[in-house]
Amino acid sequence: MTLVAGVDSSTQSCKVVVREAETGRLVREGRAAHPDGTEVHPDHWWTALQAAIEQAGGLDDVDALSVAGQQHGMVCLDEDGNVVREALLWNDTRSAAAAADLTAELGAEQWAHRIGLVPVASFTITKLRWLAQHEPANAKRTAAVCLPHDWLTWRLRGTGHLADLVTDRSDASGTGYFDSTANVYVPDLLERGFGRADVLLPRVLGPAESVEGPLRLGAGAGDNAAAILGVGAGTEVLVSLGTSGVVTATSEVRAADASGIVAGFADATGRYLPLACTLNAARVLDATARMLGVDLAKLSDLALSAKPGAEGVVLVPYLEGERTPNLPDATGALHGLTLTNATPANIARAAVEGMLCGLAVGLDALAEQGADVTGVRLVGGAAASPAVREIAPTVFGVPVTVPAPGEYVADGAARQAAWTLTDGTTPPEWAGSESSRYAADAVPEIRARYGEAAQRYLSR
Ligand SMILES: Nc1ncnc2c1ncn2[C@@H]1O[C@H](COP(=O)(O)OP(=O)(O)O)[C@@H](O)[C@H]1O
Ligand SMILES: O=C(CO)[C@@H](O)[C@H](O)COP(=O)(O)O
Repeated sequence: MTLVAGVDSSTQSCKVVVREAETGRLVREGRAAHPDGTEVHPDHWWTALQAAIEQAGGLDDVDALSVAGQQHGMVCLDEDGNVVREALLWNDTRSAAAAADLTAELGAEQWAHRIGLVPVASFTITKLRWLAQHEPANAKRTAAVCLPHDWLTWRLRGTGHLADLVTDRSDASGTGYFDSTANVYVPDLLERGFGRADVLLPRVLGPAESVEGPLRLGAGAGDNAAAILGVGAGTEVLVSLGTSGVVTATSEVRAADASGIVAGFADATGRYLPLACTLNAARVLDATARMLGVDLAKLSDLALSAKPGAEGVVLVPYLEGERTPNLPDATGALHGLTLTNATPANIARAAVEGMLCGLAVGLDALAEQGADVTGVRLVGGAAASPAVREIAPTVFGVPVTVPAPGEYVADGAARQAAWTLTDGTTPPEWAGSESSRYAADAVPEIRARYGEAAQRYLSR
């Protein structure tokens, strides 16, 4: 029996799955937590990876491994391979002014046309501009720039040579200096962002390419590209409710949305991954549960005990600022409270509805880009919530399918690792998991009231 491993080094934790290469059967798994915060030393990811591997029974009998990870995080290395400073993560908004400047310099149309992205604080290029402006000594020491999944693959490889850094097209496409139609870095954009283009960037491997280390290492992927591979969604729309809220689907064409709502990323198979992302998803529910003094199961019960629309209570959930819409300094707000509707049940329901309404905007934008939004698949930590599953169709207006609980990002990485062991042009076919289907009539008033409340914020 040949075994492969997949890693999901995500915002909140590291998960490892070990699967049978031919069938995809789950053999064992492990996980470990990451520290909180939007600026994290990569050593913490390494420690968590080691703990998760150990919990998953080690890698001695594993033939190939791929790492998927949170996208966009800026990892700077000096010429000896030392980390220059803590990595700035995708949800760190300090580079918002740099993003606005970069967008103004070229114009949103030009950015969308050239690389499919309009800069927001999440993207690596804006973090590099911030570093050059605010920490020039660190910028000067930087000899190589890579992403979280690249760095972990490099550490696993263990040579310590910067020239051995590798990445994949899906994660490179989220940097802001990679053209996923020509599959090349764009030095003039890197220079525009960082003030210099003489930093080493990871070599971009093809979807089934690998490098040798203590075991065969696949190219890896951004977590969203890996999730699509893991869940086997094909062109069906995927909604992921982790730390980030994501709406995405595989496409044959790269998106070029000058409004910036849909980012024109690449996928992990040679195609494209139009994607809308919010900064506020599962942790909106975590925060609401804390505020109400209940656990997540009780929060779900409370939400389901309230009527659709929460009797007029609306949560605009910009608790971490927001990326879609681009409001990095925003905060959250509860609207519509009265003496009669101010109940824990309505607040719980407003939290679920508000989080989902933020993503419904992304669904509309993806439909405008040509995606077939006749149903969605729901994954990520908050997809475990019964309230989320049942309320989602009322907000999205389409049926929702929830695959059995699992680590789909790590599974996608494992499937890529299995692919590196074949000479196939497509990843190996693995049996899909059982799914539950949730259907309900759309309740348009939920989105209408949310739209009014969000608009009140925007017009302030
Ligand atoms: N039953 C549940 N109801 C609501 N949220 C949940 C539930 N189980 C887990 N979560 C949330 O999911 C999040 C973790 O999801 P995950 O997809 O692993 O995130 P990430 O990939 O960003 O690290 C946490 O915020 C956690 O509280
Ligand atoms: O920034 C994006 C996508 O553009 C996020 O989706 C990150 O990739 C983090 O993912 P999670 O840790 O929330 O899964």
